[in-house]
This record gives sequence, structure tokens and C-alpha cells, in this order.
Amino acid sequence: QTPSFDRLAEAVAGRLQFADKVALSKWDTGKPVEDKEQEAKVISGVAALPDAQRLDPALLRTFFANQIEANKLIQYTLLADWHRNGRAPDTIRPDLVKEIRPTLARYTETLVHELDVVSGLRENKDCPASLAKAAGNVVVTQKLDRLHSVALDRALAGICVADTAVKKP
Ligand SMILES: C=C(O[C@@H]1C=C(C(=O)O)C=C[C@H]1O)C(=O)O
Repeated sequence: QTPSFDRLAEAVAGRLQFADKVALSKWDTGKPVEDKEQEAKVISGVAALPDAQRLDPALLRTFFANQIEANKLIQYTLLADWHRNGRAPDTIRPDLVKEIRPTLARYTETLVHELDVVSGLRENKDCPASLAKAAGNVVVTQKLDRLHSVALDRALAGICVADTAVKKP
């Protein structure tokens, strides 16, 4: 099977869907959206994964910093919406430490694996177009709203060598 960005984009979107649950837990607990200590744990955890050994450590750091930025973008927007409405949805909220962060960690493993799969596509001239189209397909299949589509493009920025949107190592 020829490698494509489809699975990477799916996994990135999957991780982003969890930002909603993170935001709910922060609404309930009053904890800040940004947790620098947790971010450092996520980034240092990546380097220890088997698939990470084949990848450029600087690319991994940039890529996961972008996943975290996109996650926070969703959290800030949802929290502001809920403040405007005076209430948050009453959907089930998993516990941040016991449930959400372990789930995010499993996405991290999948993401590192998928990054490894597409590593040969990063240099291609059509990389930005292929990546953006893969994201567009995920928007349709996962029925992403505008906020999550915006965050998806943000999270994917910087993967292509020819992409000038985000500074690369
Ligand atoms: C997801 C969280 O919120 C933010 C986003 C993080 C992430 O995407 O991994 C990590 C820390 C926080 O800055 C969290 O606190 O766990």
C-alpha cells in the first residue's frame, strides 16, 4: 500500500476530539488550559517510543508542540463559548489524570508510528497539497465542525519540508 497522509490526519483529528473532554474537565476543576509541566512530559515521553528512534528528534518536538497548540486552541474557544452561554454541556467527563491523559498518550504512540510511515513523503513537492487534502477528507469522514477543522490544519502545519507556515528544525 502506498503511504499517504490519511491515517496521520485521522489520528491527529482523533487526538483533537479529546480536547473537548479536556476543556470540560478544566471547566469543572478551574485548572488552567495550559499546563507546561504536562506538556514537557508529553514531549519527553515521545522520545522514548520505539518508532521515535527512526525519526528526527527536532521534527518530533515541533510536531508534538503543534499538537499541543491545536489542543489548547480548541480548549480556549470552547471555554469562551461556555462562558458566553453561562454553562458547559452536561455530557460525561472522564477524569483528566486517570482517563484523559492516558488516552492522549495512546494517541501519541499512534501519531509517532504514522509520522514514521509518512516520513518519505515530507520532501515531495506536492506534500502540502496532499496533506491539506487528507485533512479535508477527515473533516468529511469525522464530520468535524469549523473549530476542529481549523485546529486540524494547525496541528498538521510544519510536517512538509516545503511548508513555510511553521519554523522547522
Ligand atoms: C491536554 C491538556 O491540556 C493542554 C494540552 C496538552 C496536550 O495536548 O497534551 C498538554 C498540557 C496542556 O497544556 C492537559 O492538561 O492534559
